Amino acid sequence: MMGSGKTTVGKLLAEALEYEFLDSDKLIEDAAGGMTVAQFFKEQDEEKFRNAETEVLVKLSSTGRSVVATGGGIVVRPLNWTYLRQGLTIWLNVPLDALAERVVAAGTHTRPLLGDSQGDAAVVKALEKLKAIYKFRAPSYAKADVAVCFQELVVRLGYEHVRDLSPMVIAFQMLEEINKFYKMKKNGAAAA
Ligand SMILES: Nc1ncnc2c1ncn2[C@@H]1O[C@H](COP(=O)(O)OP(=O)(O)O)[C@@H](O)[C@H]1O
Ligand SMILES: O=C(O)C1=C[C@@H](OP(=O)(O)O)[C@@H](O)[C@H](O)C1
Ligand SMILES: [Mg+2]
Repeated sequence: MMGSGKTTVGKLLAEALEYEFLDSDKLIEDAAGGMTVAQFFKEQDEEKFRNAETEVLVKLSSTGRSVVATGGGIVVRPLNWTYLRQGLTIWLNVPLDALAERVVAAGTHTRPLLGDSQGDAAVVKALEKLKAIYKFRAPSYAKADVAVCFQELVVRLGYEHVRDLSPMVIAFQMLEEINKFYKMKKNGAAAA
């Protein structure tokens, strides 16, 4: 989902892996002459944005040794999964109330699907929109190879709240999950 930390944590993960960091939103903005995602939605429309997103994803899917932060909506188009499957897909499963706080703090104008919620009720408004979006997308996010569930991490690591899970802690957990995934894959292949 938007605000889950893909761009922020992706950079840290790339550093840890000594991989390149690529962000599909940034590549779309560059290809559109520096137009922001919000301007893109306004001046063109979501369908054209999704087409641009697939075009960028096709190119990204053939890069090696890279961490790619995608936009939160990339999971919706079945065609995109053809390209997502070229790599290891990781879902950052963040509780929606934490997402709402983050996107409002970042300014919901940066995420056109949320509209420009401001003022006291901004978090409530953003949460309502995020709930509706998530309800439709949850089955797609569940297709990821690996899920990092923040709620489960809070309990397992003994934190008080999801907001205690810093980007660095999440990057470390992603590394752990990636190692677990490939170990299981290797053992599975050996057993076969
Ligand atoms: N683990 C985290 N803890 C607290 N804030 C975070 C965390 N990860 C990201 N953020 C903040 O949440 C907002 C959205 O992060 P971003 O990386 O842009 O998410 P995405 O690319 O998934 O939309 C940013 O303001 C970022 O600083
Ligand atoms: O969830 C979505 O549909 C979107 C997420 C955004 O990226 P982030 O997930 O990096 O915010 C960006 O691609 C666009 O606003 C659409
Ligand atoms: Mg992002």
